[in-house]
Amino acid sequence: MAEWIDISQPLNNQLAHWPGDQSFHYHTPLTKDMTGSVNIGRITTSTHVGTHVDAPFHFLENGKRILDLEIDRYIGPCTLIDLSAFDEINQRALESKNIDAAERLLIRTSLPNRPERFPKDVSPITPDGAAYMKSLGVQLVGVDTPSMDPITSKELAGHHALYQHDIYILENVMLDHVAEGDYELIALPLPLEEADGSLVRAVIKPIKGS
Ligand SMILES: N[C@@H](CC(=O)c1ccccc1NC=O)C(=O)O
Ligand SMILES: [Zn+2]
Ligand SMILES: [Zn+2]
Repeated sequence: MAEWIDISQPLNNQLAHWPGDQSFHYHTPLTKDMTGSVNIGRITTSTHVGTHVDAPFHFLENGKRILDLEIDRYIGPCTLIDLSAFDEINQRALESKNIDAAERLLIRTSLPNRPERFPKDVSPITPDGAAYMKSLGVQLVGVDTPSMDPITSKELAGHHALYQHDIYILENVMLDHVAEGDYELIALPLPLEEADGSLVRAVIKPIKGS
């Protein structure tokens, strides 16, 4: 029987974070010695560390928050493709894979899985790439980088184009040891009512026959 494969970045105190942003930090301020019964951990974190989803409020003042988003988008069939030969996720790169249709798309880029390293460059999603995804029926896209746009971008053309085509955003998945093909995906955000993003646990399972 197929096993679920974890494609999440482990959350530890070495995890990379956006320059200037809050890092992920876990510690145990209350120990069993202190309480007499239990250890109690505490986490401090940005919403954009590790494997996470973006809500529209991340880049739009009146955009939806995490708890407003459709939960169904984060569970279901997905297609994993390797676009590591391209430096942009554009229509031409996507067309090279001859996909007929996909509800969810996971994209491996040329960036190696190094959760403790914040990259200088990523392969951005272009507006024509987002439009082409829409024509394939894509409702969620996941990438193995911390952003859909160049790291220094303020316009966030990729994020906005995905939003205009109603495609949900998943970032920092780890895809180095998984093959191209069809999978089932689960990547549920936490029920953060006001948040612009959420850490997720992302797992995939091969679909039989693919
Ligand atoms: N848009 C990025 C995150 C991002 O831009 C960011 C995250 C934390 C701190 C600063 C950020 N961007 C610009 O200053 C993302 O794709 O999630
Ligand atoms: Zn993000
Ligand atoms: Zn983002």
